[in-house]
Amino acid sequence: MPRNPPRLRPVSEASTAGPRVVVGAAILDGRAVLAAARAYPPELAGLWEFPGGKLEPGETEAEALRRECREELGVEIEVGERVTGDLATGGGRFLLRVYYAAVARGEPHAKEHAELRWLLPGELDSVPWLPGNRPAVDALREALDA
Ligand SMILES: Nc1nc2c([nH]c(=O)n2[C@H]2C[C@H](O)[C@@H](COP(=O)(O)OP(=O)(O)OP(=O)(O)O)O2)c(=O)[nH]1
Repeated sequence: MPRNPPRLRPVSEASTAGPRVVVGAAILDGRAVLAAARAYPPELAGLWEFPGGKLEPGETEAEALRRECREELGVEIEVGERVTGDLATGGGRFLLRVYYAAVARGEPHAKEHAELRWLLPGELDSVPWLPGNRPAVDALREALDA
């Protein structure tokens, strides 16, 4: 052991951590997908997304999705396959991972969103999605139209 081991310097989170993983649930009921309008922050309010949020430390992606859907919608969900690969969003701050899901118990209510809507494949473009969601929305439409 050196007598004066180099001290580990605190480094700011921004310089070490890569983009944070955000998970989104594309909840299907038949061919309809549940879309949710954000209520906050002001710059995202009125834009539509998949229910979900940031992964917490130690949580799996499925656990995060189940927790977020409990908090945001008041439902228990089952999580399926990924809809698309990683999507960069939030100006590179986030990696969005969207999973197919289904309600296992309960009825979705907008506990934190401004509004919820079930959209059929042909209605997916009827709402303004968060810009980073575009590839996932396109992939969903293709899969549901097939
Ligand atoms: N939940 C969700 N967030 C998305 C989607 N698309 C997208 O670009 N985002 C962005 C918006 C936010 O900047 C970020 C996720 O933040 P969030 O506010 O939903 O996360 P959270 O529930 O953990 O929120 P908080 O506790 O940090 O407030 O990812 C999406 O489809 N669903």
